[in-house]
Amino acid sequence: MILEQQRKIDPKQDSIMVAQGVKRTFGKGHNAVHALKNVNLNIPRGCLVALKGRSGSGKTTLLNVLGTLDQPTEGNVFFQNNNISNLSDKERTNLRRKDIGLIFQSFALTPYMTALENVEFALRIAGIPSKEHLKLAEEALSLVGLKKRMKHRPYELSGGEQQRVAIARCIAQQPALILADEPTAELDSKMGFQIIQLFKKCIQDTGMTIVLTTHDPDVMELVDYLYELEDGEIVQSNQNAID
Ligand SMILES: Nc1ncnc2c1ncn2[C@@H]1O[C@H](COP(=O)(O)OP(=O)(O)OP(=O)(O)O)[C@@H](O)[C@H]1O
Repeated sequence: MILEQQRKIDPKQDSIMVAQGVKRTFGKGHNAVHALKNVNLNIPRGCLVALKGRSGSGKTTLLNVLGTLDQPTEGNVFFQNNNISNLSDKERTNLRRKDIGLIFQSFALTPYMTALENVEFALRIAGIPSKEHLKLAEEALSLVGLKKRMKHRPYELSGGEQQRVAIARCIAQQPALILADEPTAELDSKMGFQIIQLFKKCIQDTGMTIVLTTHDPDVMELVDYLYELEDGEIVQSNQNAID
């Protein structure tokens, strides 16, 4: 067991992402909510990393900050050794289009597009050459077990199937880093296990890094690193490969 807060974090070591002294406060004065109090985090490149913690501990807030959907009140986030805490809106959008993939439960699919078109559209936005769209989209949808449902629109799919389209949409682009908020929450345990295995395969094949939040002890067993958030701080980190 390694206590992350005792470790000196060097943004130059082979970490794809480093958070240093990250705070995020919502509101002011008496109504202020200190969602992140002092987060120091080191995401090793090419690993599957899980964030766990009770409801309200700050997991989604942290993913939002790491994924540049939100900015820290204080502190810095480095992605591939570049400080991304104070980028312009345009720079943040570009980063999310190409380098950091997000799988968030609230990220709705485009309702009038089929599963296949949703994935192809994301590839177009990411600037991937159009001749590759169909093949990449079909491959990604097959990988998440939706080969037979590619021509269906979101409203014709279950919550878990929609979640898998969102996962396919993200992995098809092969970003360097994927941040996923409870990607297995809508899935039964068998499908959840398959998605984690799929994430591991993507990591093995492409060297990408995946950070997810979870409440599922089975998922925690399968990841390379596990961080625990409590009341806006990382209280524990655990490297499964070593322990
Ligand atoms: N926009 C906001 N304005 C005010 N408070 C917020 C806002 N977003 C989050 N919070 C608060 O910040 C704290 C952390 O919330 P967060 O959603 O990050 O927790 P979580 O660990 O992801 O919880 P869950 O497991 O229930 O999704 C909570 O107390 C929450 O109420």
